[in-house]
Amino acid sequence: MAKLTVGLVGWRGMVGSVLLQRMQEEGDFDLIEAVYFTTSQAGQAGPDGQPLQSATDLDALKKLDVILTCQGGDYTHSVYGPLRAAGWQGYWIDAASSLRMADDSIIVLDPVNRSVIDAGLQQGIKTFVGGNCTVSLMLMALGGLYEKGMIEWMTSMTYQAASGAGAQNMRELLKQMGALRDAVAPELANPSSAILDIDRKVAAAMRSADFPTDQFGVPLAGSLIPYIDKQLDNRQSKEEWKGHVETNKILGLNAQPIPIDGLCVRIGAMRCHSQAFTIKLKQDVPLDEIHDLLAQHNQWVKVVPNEREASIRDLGPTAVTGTLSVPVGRLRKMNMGPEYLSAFSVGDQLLWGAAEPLRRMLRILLEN
Ligand SMILES: NC(=O)C1=CN([C@@H]2O[C@H](COP(=O)(O)OP(=O)(O)OC[C@H]3O[C@@H](n4cnc5c(N)ncnc54)[C@H](OP(=O)(O)O)[C@@H]3O)[C@@H](O)[C@H]2O)C=CC1
Ligand SMILES: N[C@@H](CC(=O)OP(=O)(O)O)C(=O)O
Repeated sequence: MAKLTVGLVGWRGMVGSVLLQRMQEEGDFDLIEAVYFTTSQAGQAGPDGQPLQSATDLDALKKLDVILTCQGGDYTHSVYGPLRAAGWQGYWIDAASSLRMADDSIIVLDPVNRSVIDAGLQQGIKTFVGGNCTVSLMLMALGGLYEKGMIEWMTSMTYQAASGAGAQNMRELLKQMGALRDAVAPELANPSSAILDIDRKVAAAMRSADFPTDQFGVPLAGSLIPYIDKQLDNRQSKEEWKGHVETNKILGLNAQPIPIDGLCVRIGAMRCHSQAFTIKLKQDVPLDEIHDLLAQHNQWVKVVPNEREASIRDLGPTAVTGTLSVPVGRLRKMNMGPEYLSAFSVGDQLLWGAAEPLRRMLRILLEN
């Protein structure tokens, strides 16, 4: 059988690079005819030595069976509509949020919603979009409870890494960290220097006009940013809005949605998002049963015992970064009553949060 021709757009960006790395690790390139596109370097040699094609050349795009894009929402806005209007009927797989809530798209996270994906393929759906990173990582962690219909409502309070804002933001976080260290280098070298002097100098550095804040707009190192993405009319941030709408769409629960809400906060982690959950269960379920349901849901979730040593060692960005593991822990019944469960989870937002669901969707197409 002829291999599917897959156009790769956005492959040299941060999400695209992680995607390519995972495709190489999993041998995906052996199964496809890859064609590399660019919005800025047409004609230059691509990773396969062939000239890069223009990602806005509709005639070139129309020849493809699949377009896999990590280029971003502006690209999707400018190309997707004209391409479909020109009669292209191929599969569009996208990391950007633009098409997530479209009626004729499916948000892909196959360990959680493979049945929704399969039903969509049967119905002729051709547009598959990766979910928001916090949503995908939450569902990878808590899939076992959602699958059994045990959740009445949930809040998610997030601790999101700099990578979610882009590569330049990761660099700026490190520059900010360096600037803080430089501001007190002599005092740090002197063990008897006064901590309140150090603190005063650090605060002054963070508030100074020279502090590097071009990307974030405000200091993140030594601080946090309690707002992610745009402001909506109801004063939710768009990132917070996605938690409810995307989760329910992924699970196919739009007729009877599960209420989900919370606050999304940027912290000074590099590429792992963490989240603290308050989960209202429909009934009192014993903790050991909850452990089993969570652990058995997929091969990447790992239940961490709710003990101090295990939590600080296994349930933080340092342990998880660069891996597909999604640990979930701090599981306990809360003071509000036996139906109220607390949980905490961490995941790499460039892997399960962005690239991996797209790569796996391509694999599903190849299996069909
Ligand atoms: N960052 C994230 O956490 C997530 C991002 N997404 C989506 O993915 C999109 C892309 O995000 P991200 O990968 O962070 O974006 P990047 O800014 O890293 O890359 C986007 C594009 O910028 C161009 N580019 C220009 N200069 C460079 C350079 N020096 N190095 C690499 N690429 C360069 C490339 O396009 P070209 O080769 O055509 O010039 C590249 O594909 C986002 O807009 C979003 O829609 C989705 C989930 C999570
Ligand atoms: N907004 C996310 C990253 C992201 O790209 O999300 P989305 O794919 O929903 O636009 C963050 O800042 O951490």
